[in-house]
Parts: sequence; C-alpha cells; structure tokens
Amino acid sequence: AEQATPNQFIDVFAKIFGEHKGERKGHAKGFCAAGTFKALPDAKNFSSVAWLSGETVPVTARFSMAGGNPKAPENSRSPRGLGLQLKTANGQIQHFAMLTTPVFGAKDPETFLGLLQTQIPDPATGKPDMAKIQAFRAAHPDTQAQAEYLAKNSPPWSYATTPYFGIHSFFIKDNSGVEQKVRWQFVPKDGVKGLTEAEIKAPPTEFLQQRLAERLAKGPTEWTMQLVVGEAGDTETDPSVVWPKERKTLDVGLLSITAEGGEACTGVNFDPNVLSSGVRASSDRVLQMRSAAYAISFGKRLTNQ
Ligand code: HEM
Repeated sequence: AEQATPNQFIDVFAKIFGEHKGERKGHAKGFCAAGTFKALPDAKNFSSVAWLSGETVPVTARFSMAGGNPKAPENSRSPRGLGLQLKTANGQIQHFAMLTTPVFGAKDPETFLGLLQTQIPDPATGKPDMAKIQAFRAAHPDTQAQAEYLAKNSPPWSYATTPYFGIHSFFIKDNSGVEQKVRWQFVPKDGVKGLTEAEIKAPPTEFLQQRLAERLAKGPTEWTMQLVVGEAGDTETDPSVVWPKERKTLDVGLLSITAEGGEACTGVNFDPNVLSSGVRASSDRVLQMRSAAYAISFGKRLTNQ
C-alpha cells in the first residue's frame, strides 16, 4: 500500500472536525501552562542529558483535548494531551508531546489515516457510519488497545489527576555511552482520578481549565517523570503495543506546574522530535510523521488558515 502523507492527515482532520481557521488541526482545544522540571538526584548517575543534571529547567506547557474540535466536550472518552518544552541553561531544548493513554490508536500512519477516514461524517446523516468504523477496527487489531484503554479508564477528573505517556520509543545515551531504549511517562502526585459514570453521561461540559486553576491556587501540582527501560525484543517501531509491565522503571524527575493561562505556548510547535543532545528518536513511523504534520498545522494556524 502507498505511504500516507502529512497533508492527508491535515485534510482528514478538516473533513472530520470542520475547518477552524487559526486553530491547531489536532488538539485544537487547550490552554497554556508553565512550570519547572527538576531531575531527581540519582538521574545524573544514569545519563548526562542536560535536563537530567539537576538544574531547575523552565517549562512551557499546553494541556489539550485530542481531536480538531476547538469546543470538544470535556467528558468524552478520548485522549487528553500534554505538550512540554524544556529549555536548559546551556540552550538545550527538549519536547514531550504526550497522551493520557499508554498506547496509540494505530501501529503505523497508514492504519491511523484509514481509521480517521472511517470517521468522516456521512453527508446524508451528518454522522460517521458506526458499522464502517467497527469493520475497520475488526480488520485492524492494532486499533483496539487504545480503544479498550479508553473504555476501561474514565476520562480524567482534572488535568492534574492523570498520567501522561510519551508512547513512542526513544534512545537516551547513558553515562557509559550506551544508548538505552526508553519510553517516558509522567505519574501524577495528586493520584489518578477519573470522572464518575454520571459525569461522563452528563451533557457536554467544560471544567478542565477551571479545575486546574483551582488546584494551582493551593500550590504547584506535580508529576514524577519515569523512564521505562526496554529490553531486546521490546518494539521500538509500534506505538500501539505496550511493553511488558515488569520492565525496569527509573524515577528521573519532577514536573511541577505552577501557573495556567496566557499565550506563552501559542508560538510553540510541540514537535515531539525536538530532542536534546543525547536523546534520539526511534524509527517509529508514526513518530516520524508527526514532525511534518505538526509543521503544516503550525504554519496554517500562524497564518490564520
Ligand atoms: C500520525 C499520527 C499523528 C498525527 C498526524 C498528529 C497530528 C497532530 C497535529 C496536526 C497537531 C497540531 C499541531 C500544532 O498545530 O501545533 C497535533 C497536536 C498534538 N498531538 Fe498529535 N498527531 C499524531 C500522533 C500523536 C501521538 C502519537 C501523540 C502522543 C504520543 C500526539 C500528541 C499530540 C499532542 C499532545 C498535541 C498538542 C500539542 C500542543 O498542545 O500544541 N499526537 N497532532
């Protein structure tokens, strides 16, 4: 089959969600936040990547709802996103652009594009054809793990009460010069809390920014950054597959969100392939596709398209 192109994603998002000039074509609804990242004392024994040194690194962040709907209802069973940009004192930049699911909804760009194409509303009814979506999912088992996770785990009660997962594999050079295959995740110090069944069934609501503001009025909200260390045979190319849960996990840092709102994240393209020296992307084709798609979306939204 032919390879998917980044423009096909921009096009299909417009067909599913409508045209929203000046907005992100994915994760259209969201808001900026700010804080710091500080490595835990042991992290520098693992790697000398700049942001693991222990200095307090300023963070520009954005919390978001998946999808291209700028008015997405906040009780929907869809992923939430967190984009982080770290800038170290010596000028290193590191991005994380994560979801609240440990896996992605497809193994490669072509399957993701195919799944999105089934979600284009039927012009006759204005709604997607559920049978078509189900048939596609049945024929593509790699689209099922994320859907199952979303069905079993309630959407977050607050952006502060959910973990965020990097999903893709990356390589971090350790202090002996060996590249370690890792996946990163941020675990909330406030604990994991989802919406109740009643809250999920209630009419579309908007509460995520207000709940975060109320939480921040009491002080910073924190996450522990963990690196899951892969072993030989753990996939580096397939973001729809979670690694075995007995993998070694290192607590490497503390993300502290201290403020929300403002426009500091508007000029940031949270391209997940912006990596500090000592960090390298894997050959995951979904990860590779993201840079090109985000660049198109970024250019469009900055020029009010
Ligand atoms: C081929 C697969 C994917 C495509 C085509 C895609 C597309 C997009 C696009 C067009 C944007 C808007 C970018 C901008 O205007 O700044 C976006 C935002 C985002 N995506 Fe993806 N995405 C994909 C996969 C993923 C995956 C696997 C993750 C997480 C692991 C993810 C997490 C995010 C987040 C957190 C944002 C919001 C960034 C922000 O707040 O500015 N996406 N995506």
